Amino acid sequence: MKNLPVAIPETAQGRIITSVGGLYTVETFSGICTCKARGIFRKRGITPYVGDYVQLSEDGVIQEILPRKNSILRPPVSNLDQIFFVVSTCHPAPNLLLLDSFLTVAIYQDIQPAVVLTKMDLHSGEQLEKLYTDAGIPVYPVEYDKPETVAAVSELLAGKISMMTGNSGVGKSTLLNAIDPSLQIATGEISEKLGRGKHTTRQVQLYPCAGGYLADTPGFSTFEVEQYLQMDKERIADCFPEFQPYLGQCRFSDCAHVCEKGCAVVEAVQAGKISKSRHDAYVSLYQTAKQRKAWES
Ligand SMILES: Nc1nc2c(ncn2[C@@H]2O[C@H](COP(=O)(O)OP(=O)(O)OP(=O)(O)O)[C@@H](O)[C@H]2O)c(=O)[nH]1
Ligand SMILES: [Zn+2]
Repeated sequence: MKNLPVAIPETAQGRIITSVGGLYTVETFSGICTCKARGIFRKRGITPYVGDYVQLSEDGVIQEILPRKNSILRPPVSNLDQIFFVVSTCHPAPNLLLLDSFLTVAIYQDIQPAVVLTKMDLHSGEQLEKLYTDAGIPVYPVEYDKPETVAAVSELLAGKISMMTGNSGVGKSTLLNAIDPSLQIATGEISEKLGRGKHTTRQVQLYPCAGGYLADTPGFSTFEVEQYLQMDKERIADCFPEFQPYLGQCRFSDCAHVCEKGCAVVEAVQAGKISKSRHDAYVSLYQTAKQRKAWES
């Protein structure tokens, strides 16, 4: 990336778009500049994230990190608007429990999730599409012989910071190349191309794509663990959009919606109004959060 020698006004604010080895590329209204963070940040254990809005001093030092809308740990990115979970109908087969966990983490973090279905030509995606549409999660089936299905995803990127994640081989590179051919990501090699090769000092970056920015793209496994282990068990049900009509309708006001008598959510599962696999995922996340709390205290 080219660094323009720009004079930064004293009150300049900008957004970090690249981070490597303690150096940050910040996009401001007057251009792009390379910045360091104040020494005090390190002492206080504060790490600026890619995606952060920051206040710069005249000599291009990051003085302050403006409040974050959200942040994820791996990759360290903040202020994400949306996450696309790319799921292939087959090869590899979807892991719904994992997908549900990630969807929940995203909503918990106030990041709009969407499911992108690939390999629709090899296996029907109808059931998956219905499952998640019914759950209140936007679903975008991509079929390469129907360019409008690629355009539907591409249009969502404009003006937003997005992340695209999914297991190895689901077709992330293929989709990104279809959205923006100039990316020229070799299929099967997205990891290297997007800066997560074998280097020890990892570069995290926002890539311009379709009028927005795309954050570094990890596989599912890196988006995992620490995120959902931190969830407060009482707030998990709020992250299942399809539970919302039933919350507050249970017999007991402290209902955990796991297996209690008079639970409106469990009744909706039994009546086929909420999918069993989604509720199973909820129970699993709830139990994990509960065990963590018991272990901590
Ligand atoms: N039939 C079919 N094959 C697809 C589709 N999308 C991707 N593929 C193929 O699936 C393989 C993996 O696709 P990639 O785009 O490299 O997958 P990826 O998610 O980027 O994989 P990683 O880089 O390992 O994370 C490639 O051989 C693609 O050609 C699709 O919609 N239909
Ligand atoms: Zn309940």
